[in-house]
Amino acid sequence: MRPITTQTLFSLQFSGDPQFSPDGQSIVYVKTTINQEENKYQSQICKYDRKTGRDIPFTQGLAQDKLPKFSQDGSYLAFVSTRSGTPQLFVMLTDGGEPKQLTFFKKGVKSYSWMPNNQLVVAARKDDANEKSDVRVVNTLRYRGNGYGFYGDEPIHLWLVQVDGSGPQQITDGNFDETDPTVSPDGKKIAFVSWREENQVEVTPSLYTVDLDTGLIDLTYQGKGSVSHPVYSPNGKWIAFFGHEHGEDSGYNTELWVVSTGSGEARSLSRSLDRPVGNQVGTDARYETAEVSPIWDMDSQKIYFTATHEGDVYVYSVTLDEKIQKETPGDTQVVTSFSYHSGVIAYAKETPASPAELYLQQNKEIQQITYHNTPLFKSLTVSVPERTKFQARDGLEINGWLLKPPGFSSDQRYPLVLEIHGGPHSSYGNTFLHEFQVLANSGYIVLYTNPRGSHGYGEAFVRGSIGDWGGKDYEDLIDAVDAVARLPYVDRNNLFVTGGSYGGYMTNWMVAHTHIFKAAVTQRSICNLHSMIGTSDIGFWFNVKELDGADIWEDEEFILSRSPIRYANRVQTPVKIIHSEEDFRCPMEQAEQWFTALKRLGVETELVRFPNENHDLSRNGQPEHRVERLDHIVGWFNQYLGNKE
Ligand SMILES: CSCC[C@H](NC=O)C(=O)N[C@@H](CC(C)C)C(=O)N[C@@H](Cc1ccccc1)C(=O)O
Repeated sequence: MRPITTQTLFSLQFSGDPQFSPDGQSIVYVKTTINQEENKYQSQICKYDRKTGRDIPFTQGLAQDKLPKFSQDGSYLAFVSTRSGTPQLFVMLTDGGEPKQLTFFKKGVKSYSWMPNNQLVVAARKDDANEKSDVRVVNTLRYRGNGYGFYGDEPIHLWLVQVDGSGPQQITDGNFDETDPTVSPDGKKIAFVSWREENQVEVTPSLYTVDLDTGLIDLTYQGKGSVSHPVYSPNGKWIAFFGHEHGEDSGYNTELWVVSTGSGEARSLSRSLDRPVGNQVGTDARYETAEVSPIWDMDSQKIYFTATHEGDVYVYSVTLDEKIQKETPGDTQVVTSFSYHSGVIAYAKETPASPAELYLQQNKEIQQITYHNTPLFKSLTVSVPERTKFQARDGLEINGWLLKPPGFSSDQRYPLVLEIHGGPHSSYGNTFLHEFQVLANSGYIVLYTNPRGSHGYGEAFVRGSIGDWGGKDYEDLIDAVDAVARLPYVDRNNLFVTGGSYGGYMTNWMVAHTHIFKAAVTQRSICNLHSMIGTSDIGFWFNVKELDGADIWEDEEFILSRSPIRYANRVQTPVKIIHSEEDFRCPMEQAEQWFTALKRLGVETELVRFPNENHDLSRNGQPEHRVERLDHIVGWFNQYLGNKE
């Protein structure tokens, strides 16, 4: 058996986005691997035949092939591929053969949907007419996004494309993005998500429908918060979508909604679940190629969706009269994507011991159908986490996990690393975490928890950090460390801490408020909530919402009082700062401020700058950079391990 190391990353494989063929007999899915020599990811579409059990590669997989979708008559398979440079729409016969490129948008295709008559509707940004100079003239508040870069002058619109390659024909226009197209069963209407207003300070999109005969656009559902992933019911009477009614705010449960295409009446079907739809569980061992939309049963009475519950993600179903059922049994699972066909669910599932593999569920029987990681994992010392619960000082129950080194013995004492997740509205859970396995395999116990502010424990819990960053969220984490440090096998003189993004904010806050940690690594972090309002792509709305409305003109003092930079002169813990130079979410200036302050104050610190990387370095950065990042984390902790009191 071999330990899991930073280099293990190169051998991980990620499967997802299963799609049934219209006859239900085969399933196509996307498999992503890492090409170490070329330092890049490669995604390939594979096909699993349910009769023979054969699993074969269906596209080359030299670039990134993703979003496979069968035409409604099953004769074509469309997918998006970067094989010509940018993500463009391709189509091929389902019997095989050469794929044909259908779109040539400079900035590529965002999403698409089949129409009944073998046409497709595509959401794509028009080629920028004003790209004459490399000088950028900015007129809008939302002009850049982390991981995307600068949006340019042209918004995203909808286009019709034919399988024979003719088109594209533009069907919506105006100075706003229009995305997520869904086609009515008769092919006459397309519903889509858009924010058709000038105000860009708070964007609360709505659902619109364009009539393809007249070109007229109707407002179908006036959004009051978030609206996304609309899908027509097979009988055309409803559109299901994900949304909430709380403005632009990630600190609420997004729910499954339906709107009647006749009356316009809209209601949430999943409110009683009190859980957010979709997968809110983070990991560094996932390669996301698709977003999961609601899926209708053929009778138009039931909808399938995923939701996050206390660190697990299950498939659920809900009827139009709001009867909710958990469909995938057991616990310790994170369903990342799924497809449904006549009583059968195909789903991609992560567990604490493996990245995602595909499963089929029929009549309550579950069959694993891919084993891409199995040979590798049989030869590795994988540690399986134990679920734990803590009581915070005010009595609130906090969930967590302990990942112990392979070969753990309760007679020994182990150093402990506290890992803090970002968001704050995301979650840790029952998934495979490469960084944590590397630490456990290096001899550390890893403690990870879901303090208040985390998703998956109800809306009251997720709102527990609003207006209180560095308050009770900090106490929850300290209370968890306190409880674990009392265990006889934990070496309380060797406690370490790390986290990314909001987890990096909290790492900075911790070293400024306690001296219990031997060393810290702060990643993609925030130290100044005041300057971030103007420098992050989302700071102008996100920070204001998270601090419960506090803004720079009236509440400067409060904002700075919740910013670690104010307390930098209390820091004694050695801090390594890891940051990506193209991080538009938590901008590089945040790391620079923190580094400069700590250096001036004589604190042991080091700044590691990753060029050509954004906020998502740990999840989808260049593979070699990801390995280097992990080496820096383990190396920093090892350097301070044991030697100083
Ligand atoms: C675009 S709306 C959601 C913003 C999101 N917050 C979720 O609660 C977010 O980006 N938060 C940052 C911190 C903030 C900018 C100060 C963050 O902590 N991100 C985390 C978690 C995350 C991961 C993937 C997608 C969204 C959030 C991180 O980057 O690890």
